Amino acid sequence: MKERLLSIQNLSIKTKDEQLLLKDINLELNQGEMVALIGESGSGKSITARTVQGLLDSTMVVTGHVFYEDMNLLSLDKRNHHRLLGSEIGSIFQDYRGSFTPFIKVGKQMVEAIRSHYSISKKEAKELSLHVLEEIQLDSNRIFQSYPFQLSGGQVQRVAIGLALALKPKLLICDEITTALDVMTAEAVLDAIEKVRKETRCAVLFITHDLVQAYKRSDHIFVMQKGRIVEEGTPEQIRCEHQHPYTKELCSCLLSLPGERYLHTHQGVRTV
Ligand SMILES: Nc1ncnc2c1ncn2[C@@H]1O[C@H](COP(=O)(O)OP(=O)(O)OP(=O)(O)O)[C@@H](O)[C@H]1O
Repeated sequence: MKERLLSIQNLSIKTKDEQLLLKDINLELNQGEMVALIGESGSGKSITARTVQGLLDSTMVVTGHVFYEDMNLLSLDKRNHHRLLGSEIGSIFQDYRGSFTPFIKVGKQMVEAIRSHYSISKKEAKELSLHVLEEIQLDSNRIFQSYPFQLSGGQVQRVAIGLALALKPKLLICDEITTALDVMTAEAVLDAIEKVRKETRCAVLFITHDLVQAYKRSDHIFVMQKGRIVEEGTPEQIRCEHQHPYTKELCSCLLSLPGERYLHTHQGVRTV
């Protein structure tokens, strides 16, 4: 039976001067599922994620419900909400700057972060850190011993991803995590997330501009435009049976996958 982990119901958000940012968002995510949120820039993907993370600007007017397990996150105070971050709700952002203190070695910071969530020894935390660094194809020993300023931007981002995975969250929010990575590295990172998802049955909310990745990797896709969800469905439904003009436009940019031919017909789009 599917176990619901996250349920966003009729979520609407306005700024204090009444600008509508989100309107009636409904989205569900079960344990072990990967759900993609795609849509144009400014459509409200990150705001939706930030609501779940408790990172919204406090002046925003929020209505609706956001249940994580049986907790309504919108009625939690900030302190209790932030306590969920890390080992319950993990986050990987596109902007990884500020994830690490520049003049403390990466390994020390990883070990401390892991031990702030789990009561394990330093040796165990180090082994876990090296393991996740290897999973995302970093030279684990070297990276562990390095200071963040000695690493490239992409390496620091991957360490941040490794750390989020090491905390084994039940829900992992990935916001545009591959934008700054080269194609091979992006694939390796997404493979590592996939592996953790299979091992731990964590749910993943995968925010991306990359329709191909959403199509390949997710169980369900939500399409956002101008603060609303305009369409949702399985990757196949979104690709081949879409109804909304915006989804149609998005899909028209989708190149055929290897071994497929991509046809526009009077009934919509078909792969052959
Ligand atoms: N702190 C804020 N105060 C007011 N408006 C905001 C704030 N943060 C975001 N917005 C607005 O909310 C809307 C949705 O922004 P959001 O960051 O969720 O978009 P997005 O879909 O994630 O875009 P992108 O793909 O470019 O990251 C935008 O119009 C944005 O300008």
